Formats: sequence, C-alpha cells, structure tokens
Amino acid sequence: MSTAAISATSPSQPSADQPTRITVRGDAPYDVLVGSGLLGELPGLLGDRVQRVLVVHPHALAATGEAVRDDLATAGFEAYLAEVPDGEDAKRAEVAAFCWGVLGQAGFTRTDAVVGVGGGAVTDLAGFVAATWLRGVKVVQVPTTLLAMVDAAVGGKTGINTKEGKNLVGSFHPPSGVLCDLAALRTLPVNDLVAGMAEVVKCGFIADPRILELVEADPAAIRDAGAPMIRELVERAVQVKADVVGEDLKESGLREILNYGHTLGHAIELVERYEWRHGAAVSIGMVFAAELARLAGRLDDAVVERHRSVLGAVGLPLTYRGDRWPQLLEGMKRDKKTRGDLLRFVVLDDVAKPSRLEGPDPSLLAAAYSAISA
Ligand SMILES: NC(=O)c1ccc[n+]([C@@H]2O[C@H](COP(=O)([O-])OP(=O)(O)OC[C@H]3O[C@@H](n4cnc5c(N)ncnc54)[C@H](O)[C@@H]3O)[C@@H](O)[C@H]2O)c1
Ligand SMILES: O=C(O)C(=O)C[C@@H](O)[C@H](O)[C@H](O)COP(=O)(O)O
Ligand SMILES: [Zn+2]
Repeated sequence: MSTAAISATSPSQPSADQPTRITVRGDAPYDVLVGSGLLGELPGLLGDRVQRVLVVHPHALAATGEAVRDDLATAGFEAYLAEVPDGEDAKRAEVAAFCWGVLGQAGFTRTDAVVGVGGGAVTDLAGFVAATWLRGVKVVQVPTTLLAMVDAAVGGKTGINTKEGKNLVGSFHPPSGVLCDLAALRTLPVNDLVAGMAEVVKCGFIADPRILELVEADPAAIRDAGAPMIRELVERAVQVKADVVGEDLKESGLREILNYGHTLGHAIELVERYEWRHGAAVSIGMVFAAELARLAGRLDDAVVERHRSVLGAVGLPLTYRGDRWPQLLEGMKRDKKTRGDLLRFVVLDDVAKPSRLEGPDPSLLAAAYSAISA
C-alpha cells in the first residue's frame, strides 16, 4: 500500500514554494493549484456550507485517504471514506453504486460534497458520483498521478466504462477546485509517470510546442518526479486544458482537440480489457492520427516523425499488434466524436494546428494502421 506524500500545510503557513494558481473560466470558475503541501487548502475549497464530505480513494492510497479524512474531521467536517479498487476497476457501475450507498447511509444532502483522491480513474469516478448524487453535489479533486493532475481532474468530464466501451456513461460536472500536490508523485511508479507524459505531450502537439521542446531537451528527466521540469510541464499542460475547457465545457467544438489520439487509444484500451495504461494507448493513438493526417496529405513527414521521437524518448509505445484491426475499428465506432456512421478524428495540420478528419476512406484508415503495426 502506498502513502502518497501529500501533507497538510495551512494556507496561513505557505510552503517555501508558493502554489501556482490557474483559473478555469466558465459559469462557475474554479482554480487549479499546483505546488507542494496543498491539503491545507481543502477546507477553503469546500466552503462553509458543506457539512459532510465523502473522500473517495483507491485501495493503494488507503493511508492517504485516511489522512485526508482525519484532516477534514479536525477541520470540523463530518468525513467519510469510500475505498474503491485501483485503476480502471474503479470505473464500474457497481463501484459507483457502492459510493451512492455510502452517501445514502450517511444522509448526504445537496450542500454536502465529494473529494476524489487518486489517479484519473478515481477522479473520473468521484466526479461521476458527485454529478449523479441528488443530481449534482460539489466535488473537489486531489489528483495523485501525473495524468490526473494535467488532465483527468481538470475540466469536469466525469464517467465510468461499460463492457461496450470506455467512458460511455458520464456527465460534465466541473469541480469546485483542484489541488495538484506534486509531492504525491514521489510514490508513483515510473510507468505511471511515463503514461501521464502522453497527455502532456498531447498538449504540446495540439497547443503548446514549448512542452515538446522541454521534453526533447531532457526526456530522461521525466522519470524523476522531483525534477523542476515536471512542475513546468504540469503547469503548461493544465493551462492548455484550462484554456480549452474554459471556452467549450461541453465539447461542442474546440474541446474535441483534447481527444487527440483517443479514437484509436480508447479502442486499444477496450481490446486490452482495460488492462493497459490509458496514456500508453493514447500514445499509439497519436502516432496513428499523425499517420492518418500524413496519408490524407495534411501533415509533413517531419511532424509525424517528431511524434515517434518525442513519445519514444519518454518510453511510451508507438506500435500495436497487427492482427487486431477489425476489433479496433468496431471499438472506434463507439467514440463520442462519431456522428451516425461517420468516424471523426482529431488530426493536426501542423504542430499546434489541430483540425478534424471526417469519414476517411477505409483504405486510408487501414494504411495508417499498417504504419503503426508491430
Ligand atoms: N476526465 C478526463 O478528462 C480524463 C482525462 C484523462 C484521462 N482520464 C481517465 O483517467 C484514467 C487514467 O488515470 P491514471 O493514469 O491516473 O491511472 P489510474 O487512476 O488507474 O492510476 C494508476 C495507478 O496508480 C495508483 N496511484 C495513484 N496515485 C498514486 C500515487 N501517488 N502513488 C502510488 N500509486 C498511485 C492507482 O491506485 C492506480 O493503481 C483513465 O480512466 C482515463 O480514461 C480522464
Ligand atoms: O477533457 C477532454 O475533453 C478529453 O478528451 C481529455 C482526454 O484526455 C480524456 O481521456 C477524456 O476522458 C476522454 O474523453 P471521452 O469523451 O473520449 O471519453
Ligand atoms: Zn486521455
């Protein structure tokens, strides 16, 4: 069992490094705080009206969940725990029902709140539970993986999987605040740090090329959770996400760019029965999307090659088994960007120039898949 190294530092006694505050615009704006020792901010984010708080955490972070619960109790909240399975096993209807049971037994009302402490799987679940309990209560996210800090905990996409596909049930339910305590990354296995880099690099390709330059300058640094570069990468990626979701919360257009690499990526996760890391699948999905754009005459060879070099340099996979195309094609039809029978992909015309490719010819899709087949 890991204890993620997040600790309470009272807002009146800030840590040596002041947190960076990134505001997400919208009907109910909120802040994403990036720094160390941020848990002291949690009561303030919950606010005065909240009486009961459910802390949802994965099995691996039982001690962290208990510490958060104890801090909240000391701060005067009636605090409860819901321990859920690790990884994608948390994103199941049965697990959401378990959380609803805890909320019901404890008498949670519309002025009470949920706190998600964990990776993206837990923040997706906790957000979904908050979105559905009494048709919506407050949620504050405390992401403990790189991927959850830069992506999952921000922006209000919440959801669970079904056996037919990834995130097929969910809602848009923005958090009231997000605490990215970088100290939590100290206990994160290196493969999860690497997986989180897929979403960071995604932000580089769709919007902020400086991210690519930073990673290219020192790809090995991302294996050290304490490296100063990690903080800059987190802040830059969160800023990209905040800018996009601040303009288009419900994915009516712009927000689709955050789905770069996910059409094939989610299909790979389904074929792999959710046993692959999300970031690893998205990495291959981005190389596929780049090949697709090249074959459609939209993207230069050099940018396609840059996908392989930067993702490969941080240790992410670039290819997938050649014998799974029919299943992957079936899975891609359930992507949320699909309209009727029309498959739609986020592609690039250049770095930081995202666009869409709608209804590509099946031969083009197959050729792009050949280019990434192992
Ligand atoms: N809602 C969104 O916008 C959004 C965005 C990106 C990804 N996601 C979702 O996020 C999920 C992937 O998230 P993830 O990569 O964080 O994986 P994860 O949540 O499965 O966490 C990976 C593993 O690390 C453990 N863990 C978490 N924090 C730890 C820590 N500090 N120390 C040690 N172990 C720790 C977890 O218990 C788990 O076993 C996927 O379900 C994906 O669909 C959602
Ligand atoms: O925030 C978004 O919008 C994204 O698409 C971010 C993705 O990284 C994330 O994996 C998201 O959960 C995918 O959403 P989905 O709508 O394709 O299920
Ligand atoms: Zn993702």
